[in-house]
Amino acid sequence: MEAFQLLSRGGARFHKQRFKSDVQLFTHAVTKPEKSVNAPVNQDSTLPPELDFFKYAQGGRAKRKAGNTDPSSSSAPSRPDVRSKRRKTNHETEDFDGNEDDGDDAPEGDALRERVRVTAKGSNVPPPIEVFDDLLDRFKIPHRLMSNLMDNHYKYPTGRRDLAAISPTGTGKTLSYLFPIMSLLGAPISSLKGTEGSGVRAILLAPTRELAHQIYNECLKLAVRRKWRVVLYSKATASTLRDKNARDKVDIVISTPLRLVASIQEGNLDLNNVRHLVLDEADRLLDSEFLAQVQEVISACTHPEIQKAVFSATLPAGAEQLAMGILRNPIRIVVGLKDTPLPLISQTVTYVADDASKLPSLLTYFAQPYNPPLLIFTSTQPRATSLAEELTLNGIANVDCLHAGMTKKERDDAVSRMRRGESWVMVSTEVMARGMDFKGVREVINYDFPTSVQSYIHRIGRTGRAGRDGKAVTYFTDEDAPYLKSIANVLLQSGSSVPDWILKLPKPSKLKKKQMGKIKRAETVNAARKIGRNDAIKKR
Ligand SMILES: Nc1ncnc2c1ncn2[C@@H]1O[C@H](COP(=O)(O)OP(=O)(O)OP(=O)(O)O)[C@@H](O)[C@H]1O
Repeated sequence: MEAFQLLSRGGARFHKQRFKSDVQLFTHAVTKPEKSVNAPVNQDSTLPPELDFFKYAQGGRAKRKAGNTDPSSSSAPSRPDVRSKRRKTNHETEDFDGNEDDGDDAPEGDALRERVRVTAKGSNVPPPIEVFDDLLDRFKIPHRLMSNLMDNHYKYPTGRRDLAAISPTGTGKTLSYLFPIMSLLGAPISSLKGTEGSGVRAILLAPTRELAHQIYNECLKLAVRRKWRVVLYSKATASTLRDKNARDKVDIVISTPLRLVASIQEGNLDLNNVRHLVLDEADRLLDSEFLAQVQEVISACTHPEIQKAVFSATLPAGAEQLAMGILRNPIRIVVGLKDTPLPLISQTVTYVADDASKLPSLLTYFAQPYNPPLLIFTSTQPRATSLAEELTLNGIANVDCLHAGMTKKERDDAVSRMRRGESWVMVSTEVMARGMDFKGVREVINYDFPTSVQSYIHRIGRTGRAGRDGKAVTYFTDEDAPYLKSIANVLLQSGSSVPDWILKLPKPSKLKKKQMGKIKRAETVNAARKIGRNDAIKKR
């Protein structure tokens, strides 16, 4: 999973004379490793085919420089290549002779980035790495953290600069910030005896509770074997952390913005020791609904060495401008093409005339063999509930529903059922569109047309994750037709075919695009249904 590796390398090129002491540190790290890691370090440098996200994109539309048209050049590196890279790395570190590094690595780094379709911008962008061995050579990664990574079968790796990372859905952005943060924190605060100040050292922000919970679970996987104190911020944990003694033992807080802001305003949480701040799903967190809260969190993080990073699969120009205002001298990394889904997801659009015709179309679909689990997106909470009821009443098995109007317990239960594989069909709203990682989702159906191009990209990105294939179907009615062209462009960019007549449609104006999410739809998906709701609920 080279994308992770490319997001991983922090720090700038060294001026070896000026930073002699640092150079010695690195030399030491190479010649005398801290401790050997229990778990096997990745010996097999070949990228597994299922994690080669762009394997289907070899003939795609990504811009490629002349002279690199051989499709095989986008395949995984062969072992001899990696060996020579490793030798070079060792040679470089052995060669700390006081000469200024003239950037020998740059052409090789450029070639690697080009091969895996990553673009990086910013001053002194460090060269990418290919294998975990390189990571061990360059940084003192705590051996327990490395073992935890291996235990979770993360074979391929994912430093310190502000970062804007844009990488398609399902490519492992979570690990690409968790791992470096935990590595840089080094050890739980409880074992650092005051050397790292007191108070929370990392804040990870996500737009939904479900996503915050998922990030928390990922973080716990890396936290085993050490007494890391990772807190999923909630009413209950906020109350516990009113006590400063309890607060000072916390390493990492994962939260939605509002919950955190409430505690900051009450004076029950100080963030002046925060060294790492991540905005996951940054464009969502920087939109008008969250912006003021996020800004309040950022201004509470007053540590001079704070490292900030924004991550998302989409970063429209407005959000990117806001992000760049927040970040200091950032590196900007784009994996693949910005705002473009992975070619692993095969996308189609289906004409359904009007709203009333959608349900019969969906039931026809369910009359054929289908591949559960699948996710269906509707535009509103009542429509999600109503569609789940209709499907149940029509005999579809294991239908579930999740939206923000449900209680916390109901939502948690629905996510758990989905994770356990008990839900075959999950009907949901935008709340599930971003970040949620249910590995096995084979298909996404946009029952209601997405509210924006970004919403489309995130919704369909619930399938085709971690290198798996996926399928996305989008229903459109006459009312949705003016917005079809925007979605068609995304299909085209990511290699799905689009009928000619759609391509000939006029481009919607900016004003029209804004209206995309505002189409009024009936509260229920079957106006004829007056009875039977309770039966449906009972059946579920
Ligand atoms: N190095 C790795 N090797 C194998 N699997 C990985 C690796 N890193 C992450 N994954 C898996 O890939 C899946 C997707 O990861 P993640 O949820 O972080 O994607 P994402 O890029 O944040 O997607 P989204 O944009 O939808 O939030 C997860 O199931 C995760 O466990």
